[in-house]
Amino acid sequence: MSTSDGKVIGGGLSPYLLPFVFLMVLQGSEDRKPIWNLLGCLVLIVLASPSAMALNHRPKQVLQRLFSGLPTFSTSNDSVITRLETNNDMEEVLDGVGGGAINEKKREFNRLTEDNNNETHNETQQLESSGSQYDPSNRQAHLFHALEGLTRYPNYLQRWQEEDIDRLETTLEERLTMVRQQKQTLQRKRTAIQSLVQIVLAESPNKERWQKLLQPCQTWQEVRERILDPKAAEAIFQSKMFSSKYNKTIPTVEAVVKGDTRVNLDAECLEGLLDEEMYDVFSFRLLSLEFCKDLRDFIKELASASETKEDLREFGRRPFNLDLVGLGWVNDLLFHLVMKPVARQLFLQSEGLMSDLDWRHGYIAGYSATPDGTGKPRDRLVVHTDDSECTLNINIGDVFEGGLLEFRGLRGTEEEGQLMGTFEPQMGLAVIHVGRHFHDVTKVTKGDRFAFIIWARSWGGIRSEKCPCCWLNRREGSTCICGARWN
Ligand SMILES: O=C(O)CCC(=O)C(=O)O
Ligand SMILES: [Fe+2]
Repeated sequence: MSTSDGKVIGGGLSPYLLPFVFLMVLQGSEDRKPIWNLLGCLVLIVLASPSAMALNHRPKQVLQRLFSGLPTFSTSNDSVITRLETNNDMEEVLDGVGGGAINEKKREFNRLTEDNNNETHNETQQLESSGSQYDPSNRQAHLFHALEGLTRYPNYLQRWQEEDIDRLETTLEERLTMVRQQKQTLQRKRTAIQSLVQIVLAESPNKERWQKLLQPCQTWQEVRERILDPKAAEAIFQSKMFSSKYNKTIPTVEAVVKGDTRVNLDAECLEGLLDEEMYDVFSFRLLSLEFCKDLRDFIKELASASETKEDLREFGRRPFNLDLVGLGWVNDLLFHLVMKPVARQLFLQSEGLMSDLDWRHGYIAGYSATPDGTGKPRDRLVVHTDDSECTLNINIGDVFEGGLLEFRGLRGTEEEGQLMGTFEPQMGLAVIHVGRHFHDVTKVTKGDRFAFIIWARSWGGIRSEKCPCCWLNRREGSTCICGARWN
């Protein structure tokens, strides 16, 4: 038995009772003098006191240690009763456990309140005063929890403490401010970049070349001649979908670029095109050398033009978002015509994409042995996974040494982090890999290196099923709430 503050009552009283029981027995024997009886009692009281004190004031840890030597028993009433019946000697001790071991939370609380040690006392105060540790601003899981709850239950917040609702509200407001600020900055940049492109188009000695580059292809003939490597063109246009022998209504370029028509490429045709470089990394010839050079030179010119504009200097030092410079149509063409059908063949099952890729982000990343800030801001890229389900990486030159692509296993697998192979980029050659395949670019030791990258996601598929907190490369330890696999 125990009081609400954890003092053991049953265990403490019985040692005091013992002398009186003894006294009563002695009273019963008539050949003793009452004075001796009394003296005997006093001696027994003195002897029994220390053990009574010890039981009464013994900290609960000691009791706990005592019990740790006993066979464990579950909290079900049956097993407690069995123990009480089979071990009468332990009755008082078991009584002591009743309030603690069976209710672990209470035991912990009692231990803290009993202890006069300052440190523990502070801890107790903290425990009592801090209350809920709901922290949506720092814990993504807490924020997602609320977002999920709000859409699931009509009166979800009814069960919440007021201060937790305030924390949630503040965090959502902070995030909304971030969205608005980034949207505003992006809009400002977009307008500035558009005017930069106009200036380059008006003043550059290469203006006709750039005007042509920005003009979307109208026909498949143009796509074949302007954009594609002959090997890629062969695989695409020999597929039944693009062959008039099998298909009477070949889709227009516009319909494909807009995503109005789903492209299917024949497995036999892709087999002739694709090489498996290493586990889950495939290479294939994709872009014509001419198109690679156009893309690269255009970006280089924009980068150096941006250096003269204060608000655009940062633009020239980061990967170039092709949507912002008027080349979104190239992203769309490669995404719908190549990336989706190839990814469907290669990764649909292994990655559980379930449905097609439906989102893309295309950019040019520049590197140099002598980084200069104009489109070539670095000489290497650290090990990372991409913000994508699937990545298409096409080297677009220049002449360089070093700058190898290393692959280091898929996030969430046993091979994670292990070097699986090295790929040597070549102009016009593409690699396609899943976004969660760890990779890096080794140091460029000579010349400049440019890569045209498209990241693609499946919002309609896997991303509608899985937690998004794992987008982060630098997530805290391995604390993601949905496991290590998702990037
Ligand atoms: O430059 C490359 O080849 C790789 C770039 C890359 O991995 C990235 O931008 O995520
Ligand atoms: Fe990457």
